[in-house]
Amino acid sequence: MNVIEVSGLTYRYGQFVAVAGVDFTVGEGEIFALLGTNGAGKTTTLEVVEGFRRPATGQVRVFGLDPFADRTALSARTGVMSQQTGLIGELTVAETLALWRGLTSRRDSIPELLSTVDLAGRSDVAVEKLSGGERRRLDFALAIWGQPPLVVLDEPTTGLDPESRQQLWRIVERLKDSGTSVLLTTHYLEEAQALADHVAIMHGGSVQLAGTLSEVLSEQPARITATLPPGVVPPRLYGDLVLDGRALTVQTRTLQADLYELLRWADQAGVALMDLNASQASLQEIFLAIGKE
Ligand SMILES: Nc1ncnc2c1ncn2[C@@H]1O[C@H](COP(=O)(O)OP(=O)(O)OP(=O)(O)O)[C@@H](O)[C@H]1O
Repeated sequence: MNVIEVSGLTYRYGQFVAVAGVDFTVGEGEIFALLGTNGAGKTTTLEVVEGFRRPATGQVRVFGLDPFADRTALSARTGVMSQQTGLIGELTVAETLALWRGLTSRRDSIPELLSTVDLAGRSDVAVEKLSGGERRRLDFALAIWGQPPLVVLDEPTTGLDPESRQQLWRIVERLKDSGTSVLLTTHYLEEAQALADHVAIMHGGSVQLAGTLSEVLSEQPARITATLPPGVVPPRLYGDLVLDGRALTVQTRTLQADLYELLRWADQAGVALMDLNASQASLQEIFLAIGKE
């Protein structure tokens, strides 16, 4: 069953079309990453899904409900982490969570959650005295409070150090393993590549490319690189083979077959291929190609 269904979503700020006909679905227990250039319309899309904005046209359903009309009903089942923190500076971390406990129908243990987000030692510290990364982790704790079946995270790892980012990824993966669906935006493409089952890349208000991670990655050719011994010329087997001095590069959509041919030739010719590397295109290359269009 799909937890989120978005079809033909359009959103305007006055005359400006920020989201122009976006379609996507997020299944149960799936991590879906919405990626895109600055101003692509990701936050606006998330805010429509969260029920804070009413679409100009199109249909959005979350657990089969209209998020704008049924926001109260959905808030019990949806944890949200926005880009801007809505925390009260004077309250301590523990008081913030206690306040939250009174506002939501979901149940959780404050000490356990603080330990999950690595804030156990900071529970008596006022929010205004937390570092930026600690505040983000507190925001994240509120979003996952009581383990809702859907969590929506807008750039959750911006401002976190690499260790905290990886820790947050592990928590997101654990949530997924227990059946929670996660819709997130991120500017860290390696994060999407590590976490997401499905990705959609937005640009100028539209989704330019979407699919499973492997479908999206297969949009760009894979690459084989190696350094050849001096004076060795490879066979002209490949359409996209480039030899720059001793540096060999092959762009290919048939990575396995081309790699096999190259290795077979090297073996038969007794050629040692140095620095041999074969890899799929990265999300970053695909992202940059879309941004240039
Ligand atoms: N309140 C607003 N009023 C007018 N225009 C807005 C408003 N909020 C956003 N926009 C515009 O709508 C477009 C989409 O903004 P949005 O914040 O959804 O993009 P984004 O993909 O989340 O960007 P970023 O990656 O920079 O956070 C941008 O051009 C932005 O300037």
